[in-house]
Amino acid sequence: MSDVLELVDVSVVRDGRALVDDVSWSVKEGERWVILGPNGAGKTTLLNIASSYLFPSRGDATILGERLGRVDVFDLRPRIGMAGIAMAEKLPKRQTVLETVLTAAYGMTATWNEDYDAVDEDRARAFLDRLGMTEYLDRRFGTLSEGERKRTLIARAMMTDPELLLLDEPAAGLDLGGREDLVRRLGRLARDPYAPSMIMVTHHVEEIPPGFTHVLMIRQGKVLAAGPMEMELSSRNLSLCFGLPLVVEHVGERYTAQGLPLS
Ligand SMILES: Nc1ncnc2c1ncn2[C@@H]1O[C@H](COP(=O)(O)OP(=O)(O)OP(=O)(O)O)[C@@H](O)[C@H]1O
Repeated sequence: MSDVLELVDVSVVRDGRALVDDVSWSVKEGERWVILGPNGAGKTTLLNIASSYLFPSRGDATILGERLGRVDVFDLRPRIGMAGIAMAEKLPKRQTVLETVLTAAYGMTATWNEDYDAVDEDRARAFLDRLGMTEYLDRRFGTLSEGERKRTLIARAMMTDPELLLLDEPAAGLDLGGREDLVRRLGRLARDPYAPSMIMVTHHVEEIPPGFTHVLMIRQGKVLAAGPMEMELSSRNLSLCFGLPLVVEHVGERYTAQGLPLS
């Protein structure tokens, strides 16, 4: 299996502080990783490196076989799908849901007065359908609820047929039903052998979709644990990661965590 992402001794330093500190991590083809860690741990910074939008201050980052600094990122970026708040902010609010997804195929955020290929439109409709958005095709992106917006962004990220899919807190801000709906859909995607390799950032073990295979835990920019989910997602590691005693339970295909009561 080839490496989709390989970080070797990577640090990101800003104002003399290491936001990501000497991180070595590799993601192989077909793996589905979750990045877990408290606020400010460096999760989004890692994802920004993986999406080729941020270059390390030190160390080497290789994405889809291409070393950052030696590759034209404009060739690399279409091979990576990114769904997160940063992307949502770039998209025009007046654009319809279908246009929002369709423009991804043309490397654009805004619509253009051109006829889109019927093939692309069919693909956009199919991705939106898989994410339960068929009824919203003509709705303006700016009028969507948080959950609907997140599902649209995932469909958009899939549109370029990426080899690597990055999801930044896809379930943040969703109500229980919205979260469970999204987790089930991501679980189905994670189990699809034709789906891209995936990396998802989250704060909550309850948001880990079934089918995700590996976990990276990060605290204060440093890797605390990285490896297969069933080995590394332990009460001990999670307690160290979040800085208080936590108990993790594996229930069916999902995880839950809770703090021990104060004595
Ligand atoms: N450009 C920057 N200059 C200085 N500090 C920064 C910069 N970008 C991020 N940081 C800091 O780096 C740290 C890591 O940020 P990052 O967004 O990667 O954390 P995170 O784990 O994604 O956090 P959260 O869970 O709150 O989203 C934070 O303390 C943040 O304030």
